[in-house]
Amino acid sequence: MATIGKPIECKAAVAWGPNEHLKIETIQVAPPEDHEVRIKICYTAVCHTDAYTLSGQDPEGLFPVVLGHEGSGIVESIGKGVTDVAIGDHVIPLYVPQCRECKFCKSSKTNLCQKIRVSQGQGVMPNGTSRFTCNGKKLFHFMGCSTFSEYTVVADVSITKINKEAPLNKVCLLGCGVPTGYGAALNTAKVEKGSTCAVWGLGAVGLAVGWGCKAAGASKIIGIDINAKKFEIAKKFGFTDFVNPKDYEKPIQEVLIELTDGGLDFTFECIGNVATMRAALESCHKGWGVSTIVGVAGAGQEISTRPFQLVTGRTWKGTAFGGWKSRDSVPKLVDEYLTKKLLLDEFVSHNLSFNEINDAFHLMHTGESIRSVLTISEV
Ligand SMILES: NC(=O)c1ccc[n+]([C@@H]2O[C@H](COP(=O)([O-])OP(=O)(O)OC[C@H]3O[C@@H](n4cnc5c(N)ncnc54)[C@H](O)[C@@H]3O)[C@@H](O)[C@H]2O)c1
Ligand SMILES: N[C@@H](CCC(=O)N[C@@H](CSCO)C(=O)NCC(=O)O)C(=O)O
Ligand SMILES: [Zn+2]
Ligand SMILES: [Zn+2]
Repeated sequence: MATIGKPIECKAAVAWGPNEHLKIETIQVAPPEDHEVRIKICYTAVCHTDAYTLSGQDPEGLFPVVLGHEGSGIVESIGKGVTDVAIGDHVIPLYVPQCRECKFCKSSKTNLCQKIRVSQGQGVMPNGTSRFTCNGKKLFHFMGCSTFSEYTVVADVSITKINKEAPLNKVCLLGCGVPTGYGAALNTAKVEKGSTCAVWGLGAVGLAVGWGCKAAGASKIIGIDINAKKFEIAKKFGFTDFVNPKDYEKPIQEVLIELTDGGLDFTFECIGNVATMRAALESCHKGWGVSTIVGVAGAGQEISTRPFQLVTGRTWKGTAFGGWKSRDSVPKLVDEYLTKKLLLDEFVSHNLSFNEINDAFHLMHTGESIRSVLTISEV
């Protein structure tokens, strides 16, 4: 291929500063170095975490940056030492890598590979440099993925090859929101058959939690949102009951404890709001209720509750990427989608062009979208 070993000039949506609209720019993407892979991105969705970092609330947020971490694409070229993917493979970039060598990868207790976590948080490749420039200025990478670009470069531990039969405009969602919610229920909380569950926030992440609770055989799955338009949509994902906190004067935990004879077996916070994190914990049943934090809270925010809540048997947990060991699990989730065990199409509320990327952020902020999928390059 003519581009191998050479920089590629292409379009990317650049975030020049916090709260600024993304700007479609011509950028240069350097060739992959050792243990790196250059990908032609075909589709990307927008996750709330992209908006969170763009808002300036992310303590690790750096600018100028190429955001995006829910994408799919095709390998354009590989650096020395790359063995697991080849040119032409269909792939999903992974913001939680899996090196299979570090202490975290070797433990069955976590999916949080730490091999490249420091450089990833610094917005650079593992060797400390960026592959992106725009008019001679360095751009930062984001979450090891940077999918808001026609081409990106990722570490070889941050990518997985998937079945070529899978539609890339749907399986891009397996880069973040859907596995996160589905795994929060199945891997982190380990929802039990017949249990009662409640989910705060019915965006893609919360809806995927509902699907995971249903898969685990929960008997009641309550969806909680201040946007009542989400309730009808949520029925498709297994939710059985709905509560809008705006309809009540008293604290929502009191409402839920009354509705569920003492509280829920499992609760999930999928908003990123420390007040709802507290409500979710305090809505758990005394003695055994488990609350899982999925939402990402802004810089400086802290959670609180009376320690008595934990003394009396409630457990507070958290999850990143739903606890999935990424390279092992994402190809299996693709197969679950292809065999119709896992929903993906139902999460796609809008299909937009790359030029409409700022509209995708607007649709998320106004609560009109579940996931907007942007076409970056035709397959
Ligand atoms: N832990 C992880 O690995 C992980 C992965 C993906 C996303 N996230 C985080 O999960 C959260 C959800 O992401 P998303 O993409 O689904 O977001 P989203 O914006 O699509 O959905 C959020 C939902 O929360 C609702 N909401 C907002 N404030 C509320 C309140 N006070 N009470 C009840 N409902 C409220 C909104 O109406 C909306 O339906 C974000 O914080 C995101 O950063 C975490
Ligand atoms: N950078 C932030 C934290 C952001 C955060 O918590 N990210 C989640 C994924 S959100 C995906 O949409 C995550 O995986 N965290 C684990 C990790 O980043 O290692 C901060 O500094 O507070
Ligand atoms: Zn995300
Ligand atoms: Zn590792």
